[in-house]
Amino acid sequence: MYILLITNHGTIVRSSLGVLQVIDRVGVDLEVRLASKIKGKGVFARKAIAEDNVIFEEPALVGAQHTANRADALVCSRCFTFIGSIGMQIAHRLLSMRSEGLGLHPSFACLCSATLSMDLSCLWSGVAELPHSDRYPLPKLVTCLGGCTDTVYCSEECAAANWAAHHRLLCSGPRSQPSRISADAIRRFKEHADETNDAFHIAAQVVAGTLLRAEELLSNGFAPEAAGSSSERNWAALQRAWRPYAAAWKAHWWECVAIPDDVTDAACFRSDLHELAGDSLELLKEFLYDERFPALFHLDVYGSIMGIFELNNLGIYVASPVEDYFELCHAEDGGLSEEEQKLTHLITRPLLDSLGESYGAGCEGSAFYALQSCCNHSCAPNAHAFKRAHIDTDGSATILARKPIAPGEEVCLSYIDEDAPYHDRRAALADYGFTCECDKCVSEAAAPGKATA
Ligand SMILES: C[S@@+](CC[C@H](N)C(=O)[O-])C[C@H]1O[C@@H](n2cnc3c(N)ncnc32)[C@H](O)[C@@H]1O
Repeated sequence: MYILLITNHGTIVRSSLGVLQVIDRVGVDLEVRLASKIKGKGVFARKAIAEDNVIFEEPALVGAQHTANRADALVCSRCFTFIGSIGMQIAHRLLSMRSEGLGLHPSFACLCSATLSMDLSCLWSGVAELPHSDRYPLPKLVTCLGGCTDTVYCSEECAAANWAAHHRLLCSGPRSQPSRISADAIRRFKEHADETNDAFHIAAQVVAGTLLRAEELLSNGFAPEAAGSSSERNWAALQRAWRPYAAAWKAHWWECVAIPDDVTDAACFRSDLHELAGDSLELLKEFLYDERFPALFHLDVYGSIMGIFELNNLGIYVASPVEDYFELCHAEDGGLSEEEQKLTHLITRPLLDSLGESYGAGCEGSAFYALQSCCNHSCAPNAHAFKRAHIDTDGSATILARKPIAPGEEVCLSYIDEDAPYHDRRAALADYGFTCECDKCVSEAAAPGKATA
């Protein structure tokens, strides 16, 4: 097994621990341990799990909604639950369209003049309530403790947890930063991430979170025996704070990104990514650099954090309640009587026309899940990430058994279309940087007729 160690000087070394070793027990049902020398660690069942049962559910350790998706879905910045009300969600989307210069459908303008109260600000604030929207209650919007408008929450608890985990170092709000200079520096970092690669937002959460945990350890008197001087104590605290990510390291981002088909000069492409990560890190250091922990701000470490997302991340998807709402109002078997539907359509049809085809767009983003990222791939997986309708309404990962799993069996997901022919699967997994060693691939490779299928 390889783990990431950051040396005192900020360089990365790989430590090969070639022993079978239980790394972690996850509750009573699962453990994370070495699967094989080639695959590295994996997740194993410790007791039988029946088909369709939940194997585990876990919230994201760090994560962010995609920049382009923010206009579509107003969600909690910590758990990605839709917030506010159906009216607020629709107004948010239409206001974003308006700010992008997209006109609203003419029927919406007619509706506004016919029912004076139905303008976007009334929809947003709840002064105008949409018919039957009370069937889809959403948690009230809670604002950021630092007063920024970049993050919103579904509860005081989520606001406080995000604040404590990393946001208090990344917030540009008036109540959070000691000076305008650092608030402006935060905004510059965020704009750069929005324009280039929104995974930089998540990388910043990892750096800020690690820094805060290291700081907390030091202020609680963390002092390992071997650490005599203050710089040794800082170093030990940083290593401890880095633990959640220590086993996830695979490669630098610029080395592991799959080369797009239209790129002819791979070396130049990789060097551009290296430079881009360097620019992002310089912007981050402007407001976050802490001289007690220089290794945390080394480009190799920043590149390895981005590499974690490239190879381990799971896309966040949360279905939109707005889709359900329009389904109720407009589907033939939506549940409303004919008369109710007629009256409802007077209001909802113009909204639907203005929203356009993607009226029910879900929340999309990227996240890092500590346990899910330990699950290996199999082309005959016994588990899958699955969102149960109306049950899984936030950005947590839910992993279900696709077949009965025996005690001691490894829990494997498929990263690709596992039904594709052997060579297509091989090519798809090359983008993930490995050659599959699952039983199905091993047996198909050994049967030449099949492998050429
Ligand atoms: C999301 S991580 C899974 C955890 C990983 N085994 C570890 O030790 O951190 C994905 C990586 O695990 C390895 N891996 C996963 N499934 C594999 C498979 N079927 N065959 C070979 N290697 C695999 C590859 O190195 C891949 O990049």
